[in-house]
Amino acid sequence: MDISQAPLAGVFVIKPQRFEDERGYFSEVWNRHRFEEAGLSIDFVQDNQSLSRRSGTVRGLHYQLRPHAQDKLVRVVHGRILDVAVDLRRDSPTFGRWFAIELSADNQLQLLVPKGFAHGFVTREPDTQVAYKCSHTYAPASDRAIRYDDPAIGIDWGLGAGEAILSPKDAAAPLLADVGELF
Ligand SMILES: Cc1cn([C@H]2C[C@H](O)[C@@H](COP(=O)(O)OP(=O)(O)O[C@H]3O[C@H](C)C(=O)[C@H](O)[C@H]3O)O2)c(=O)[nH]c1=O
Repeated sequence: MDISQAPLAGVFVIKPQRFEDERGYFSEVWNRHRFEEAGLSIDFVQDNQSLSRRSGTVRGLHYQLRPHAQDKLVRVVHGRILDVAVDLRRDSPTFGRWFAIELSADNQLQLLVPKGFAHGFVTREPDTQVAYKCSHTYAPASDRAIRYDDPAIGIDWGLGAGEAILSPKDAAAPLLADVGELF
């Protein structure tokens, strides 16, 4: 399992080892000891999985307020996404900066999105299933969203105007400048 720092401090890209044979493959998709060897001691307490039937589905940008903030370890079980992390730590030198990477069932890559970051993705294939571990359980009263297409953040989702398939919550999300509670 290879764990490497992304350009945004605190964000990591993980590539598990895949053992192929005539039956198919075996892969450890998470290993606490390997994470601890890389200096990442995270106590994951909840596993999530979502299915997005159409390509161009955007889920995000989401985060939970402290003390319910979540580290997330994201991977794609089927299909392909552009996965995005946005630094929401007001005291961070990279506040408002984003990092995006394509995760797919084929490339096996994973993204570690730490507390203090918003997370979102856009699907690049139909029937894309995303699985991710969270270091805090769901806290609906602390669940927050920011507009995925906020020009002040400027994420390149690879979508034309109006192409994104959004939940009503995400369609109504505020701009970063209008959000009071961050980290
Ligand atoms: C997140 C969550 C949701 N739910 C319920 C609440 C709603 O009734 C339903 C759908 O929730 P939502 O529309 O917020 O799901 P997504 O739009 O996929 O949200 C996720 O998308 C982005 C990519 C994230 O990083 C977050 O983990 C999460 O916010 O599941 C739960 O019961 N537990 C949970 O942990």
